[in-house]
Amino acid sequence: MSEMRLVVVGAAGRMGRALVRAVTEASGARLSAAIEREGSEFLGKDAGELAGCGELGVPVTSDALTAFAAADGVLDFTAPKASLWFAELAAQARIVHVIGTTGWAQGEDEPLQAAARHARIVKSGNMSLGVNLLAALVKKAAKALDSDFDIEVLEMHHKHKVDAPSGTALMLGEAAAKGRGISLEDHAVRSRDGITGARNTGDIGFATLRGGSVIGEHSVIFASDSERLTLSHHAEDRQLFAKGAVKAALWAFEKKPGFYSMADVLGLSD
Ligand SMILES: NC(=O)C1=CN([C@@H]2O[C@H](COP(=O)(O)OP(=O)(O)OC[C@H]3O[C@@H](n4cnc5c(N)ncnc54)[C@H](OP(=O)(O)O)[C@@H]3O)[C@@H](O)[C@H]2O)C=CC1
Ligand SMILES: O=C(O)C1=N[C@H](C(=O)O)C[C@H](O)C1
Repeated sequence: MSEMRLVVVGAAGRMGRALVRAVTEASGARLSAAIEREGSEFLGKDAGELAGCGELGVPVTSDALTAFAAADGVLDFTAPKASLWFAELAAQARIVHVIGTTGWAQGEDEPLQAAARHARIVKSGNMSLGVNLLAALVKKAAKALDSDFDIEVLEMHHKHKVDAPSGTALMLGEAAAKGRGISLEDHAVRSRDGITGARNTGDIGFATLRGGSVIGEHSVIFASDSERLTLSHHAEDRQLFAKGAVKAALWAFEKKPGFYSMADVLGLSD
């Protein structure tokens, strides 16, 4: 099979630059285009120079339509509205769309299901092996430990992050809810402030910290009156997520149109 031609959208962002590096380092893939929005100060700049991996001869453009028509896949870590638009274009072009974007409002990502009739979509709040394994362990622990164990999810990220709780925290909360056989939507407590009243049995609480350059820290705490179990993941390098995204794209290249998760890519789905 020929090399997979990949477009990076949001190519000048923190993850966009990491993705450009990951594509250039991967075997079986090459960077075919780099996209930023109309009016971006980065248009015309070389994507490799921006990413710190030397000139690649791929200038940043805003013409996603043309880029997708000449590609096999797109790597997208941008913002929800942008990802919905890119999913429509990926469906038209019948290519792979790897979505790492987080910060989705309830139901906002539903149109992706329609796009997945034509595109091969892989979407995950976290593209690392460690976090996806952690989610499987959290589900198991939530099932094994009864409602005497209160579940709290704690996360910390860098000061530039715009969404909370993180996509990963919500994914871990979802895994815990599945383990308990309850709906996260009905039991999530996403923040606390003031006279909140005592904790309800069965709540799944979230706490968010922001500061400095922290790449991504997540802990799920199971707390009873007599013991406490904590399952944690610490991301040491943003490149981890970018490599996972390229792996997902190469995996989906062989698949039929559909909606997939990183757990599918990693063989962790039940
Ligand atoms: N799933 C995972 O494993 C991971 C997910 N993420 C998620 O990825 C997303 C991006 O994070 P990060 O890189 O730190 O954020 P950045 O703000 O650094 O990058 C986002 C980039 O997307 C661009 N962008 C936004 N809208 C458009 C558009 N319509 N067309 C083209 N480009 C657009 C932004 O441009 P502009 O500045 O002009 O808006 C920016 O360059 C977040 O949702 C984050 O949570 C991050 C790490 C891992
Ligand atoms: O914005 C980030 O940086 C990250 N976002 C993802 C999330 O919201 O969980 C994944 C990772 O933790 C880094």
